[in-house]
Amino acid sequence: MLTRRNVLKAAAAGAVASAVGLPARSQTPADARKIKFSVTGGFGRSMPMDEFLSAVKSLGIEAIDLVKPDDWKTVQDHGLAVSLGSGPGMGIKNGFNRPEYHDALVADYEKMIPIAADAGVTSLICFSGNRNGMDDQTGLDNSAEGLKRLMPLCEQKGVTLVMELLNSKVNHPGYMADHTAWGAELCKKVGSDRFKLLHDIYHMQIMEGDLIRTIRDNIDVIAHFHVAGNPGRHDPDDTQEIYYPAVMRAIVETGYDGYVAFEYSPAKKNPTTAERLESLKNAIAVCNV
Ligand SMILES: O=C(O)C(=O)CO
Repeated sequence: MLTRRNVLKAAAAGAVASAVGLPARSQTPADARKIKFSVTGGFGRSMPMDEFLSAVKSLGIEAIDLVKPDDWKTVQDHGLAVSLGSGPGMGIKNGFNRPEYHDALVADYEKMIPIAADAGVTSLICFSGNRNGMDDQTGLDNSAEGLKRLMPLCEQKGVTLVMELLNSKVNHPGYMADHTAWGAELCKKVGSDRFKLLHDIYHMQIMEGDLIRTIRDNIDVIAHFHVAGNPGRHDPDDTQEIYYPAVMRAIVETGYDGYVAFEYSPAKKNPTTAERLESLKNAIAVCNV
């Protein structure tokens, strides 16, 4: 429908696209790609939300990642999906590995899962929590026990809880889900397709490397990917050590049909909006295999 809001949105998209030297529609239409790309909401923090959403859509981004419930509708009104909802839980450090948090976590997710389902948001992020002296087997058993309480509701509502694998070496000291094998074992123990892993390629490069083999071996329990360059967590370009085209090809070859979300900050200091979008355009070009 031709409303003032739509006209403004289209104009904003065109203005930003031409600012970064693109036609108003992406040069590679999203539906011609083998990968569905998403970008974290935080990537656009320097620009008004409407402008950000229109601009990334014009680059062929199909979804926004790590979006809180208050913003789900705005994202969807721009014709973008919410690839991963955030909000419930007690943060990265306090997660399912602690039985004393289970009642609060279960109550929080039980409230959010039906809201997500009604909104068409089918994945919600969750975390293991930190070790704080706990051994990995105890954390695994505890996490499985807590997560299993949520699986009947997740299965009924068609919502997947996705636990993020994070590095405990640089960014999140003490975090328990810091290796793919631990997460895969947890998926086995929980025993539901509604509990899977977020394989953050940047974090797992820091912890274990061997990215392609690990992804191939564990693709059945991976529901989501995050992309950033290492070291520095900047653009996934040729200034950093991960050869993203090969990693992306390996992901495509597995038949993976979920989202690959960019979660990085541009290397350029204080980038303008146009530079930010240029960085994202380049990141898509690197990963669009
Ligand atoms: O906080 C981080 O480091 C994350 O990757 C969250 O997605």
